[in-house]
Amino acid sequence: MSAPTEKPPSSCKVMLSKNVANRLLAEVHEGLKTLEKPPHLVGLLANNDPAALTYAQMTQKTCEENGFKYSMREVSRDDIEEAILAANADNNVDGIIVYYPIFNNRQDQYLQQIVDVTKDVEGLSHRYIFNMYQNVRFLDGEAKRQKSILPCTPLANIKILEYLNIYNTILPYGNRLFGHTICVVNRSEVVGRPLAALLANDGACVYSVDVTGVQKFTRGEGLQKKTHEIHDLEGKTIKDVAPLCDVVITGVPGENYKFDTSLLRDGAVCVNFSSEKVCILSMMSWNCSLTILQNFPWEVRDKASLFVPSIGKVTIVVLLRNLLRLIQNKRMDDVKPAEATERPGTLEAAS
Ligand SMILES: NC(=O)C1=CN([C@@H]2O[C@H](COP(=O)(O)OP(=O)(O)OC[C@H]3O[C@@H](n4cnc5c(N)ncnc54)[C@H](O)[C@@H]3O)[C@@H](O)[C@H]2O)C=CC1
Ligand SMILES: Nc1nc(=O)c2c([nH]1)NC[C@@H]1CN(c3ccc(C(=O)N[C@@H](CCC(=O)O)C(=O)O)cc3)C=[N+]21
Repeated sequence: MSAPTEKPPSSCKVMLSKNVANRLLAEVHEGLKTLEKPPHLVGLLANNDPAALTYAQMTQKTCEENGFKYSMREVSRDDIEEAILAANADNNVDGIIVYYPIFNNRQDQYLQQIVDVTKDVEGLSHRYIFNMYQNVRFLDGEAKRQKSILPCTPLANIKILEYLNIYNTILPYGNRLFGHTICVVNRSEVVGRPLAALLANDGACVYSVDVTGVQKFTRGEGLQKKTHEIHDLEGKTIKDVAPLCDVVITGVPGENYKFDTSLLRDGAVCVNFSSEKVCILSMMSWNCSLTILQNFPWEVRDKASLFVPSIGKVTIVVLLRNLLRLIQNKRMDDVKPAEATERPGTLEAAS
């Protein structure tokens, strides 16, 4: 009589984002020590999106637990423009986050551009977006003291890959993903496209997949280009590119999408940033239990080496880190004129 065949234990390590969040928080606490007063973040909520409210409440909680001041201002769509201008002008406000979508059309882009660039914690201002796509990392040129601001969710994905040692620290800064092939399933303007660009700028070969098709983002053979180039891969689908990738990152909204794990390379690293809360009714009691679903089915554990099921906690800490960076950048701007007057001649040279 043969013993019942038992499935061998999974070799996949599931990594929860709180580990990465805690490491980044330690860095944030160091930065806080150098400030005289708690940084003040204002969250402007002008939609009825439950996801935005949850995100705002989670941000508020993280702020309050970590020595930041957070004010949620709920306004109507008609008043959002004035609310942004008021926060821009208020010296007691260090950072502003506006929750989108509000109008879900070009008016949202207009609103993104009127947030004061020195208070833009999400990096949505034209100058920051330009720097990101052009692979310009600093605001002050060769001085390299003032880092440009990167969008929070794309940067959170990068911080996860750094934590997982996908970034090779033996290589120089800026080339540390050289040799990796990464699939990003989502090409929205707020997350997927900036993420593909950032990963390619760091040296990866990136396949960006969305409902319309596949694009390849790279700095060319041997990383010869300074910034990434994009090529449309006509006729290709996720089935052609996913098996080539050692990292797969997904962010498809909705509860119905599931990544086909038969496409995964054995031992790939999988990260999901889509977050969908679903109410599941229990047939017996009609009680509602909340379940958080994501893009990978349970079987991902049979093939992946590492799996990160959600990244929300990291996104919020990255937001706080961006806020500190804005304050540091402003401080350096404020001391510049004084330094210049101490050394006669530099003022003319600089202007
Ligand atoms: N955890 C976090 O920090 C954050 C999470 N999110 C979550 O990420 C998800 C995506 O958000 P957005 O990018 O703003 O959404 P979006 O709706 O703007 O973009 C969705 C993207 O997925 C692509 N897509 C949809 N179905 C697909 C399919 N079957 N195959 C391949 N691609 C497909 C679309 O073409 C599009 O590029 C949402 O679930 C959102 O809640 C968003 C922001 C922050
Ligand atoms: N200007 C702007 N920037 C945003 O980044 C933005 C926005 N507007 N509008 C709303 C969406 C939604 N969003 C989420 C972020 C984190 C989680 C999140 O933390 N989710 C948890 C799971 C859910 C939970 O535990 O409650 C996780 O990933 O661990 C969810 C949703 C950001 N958004």
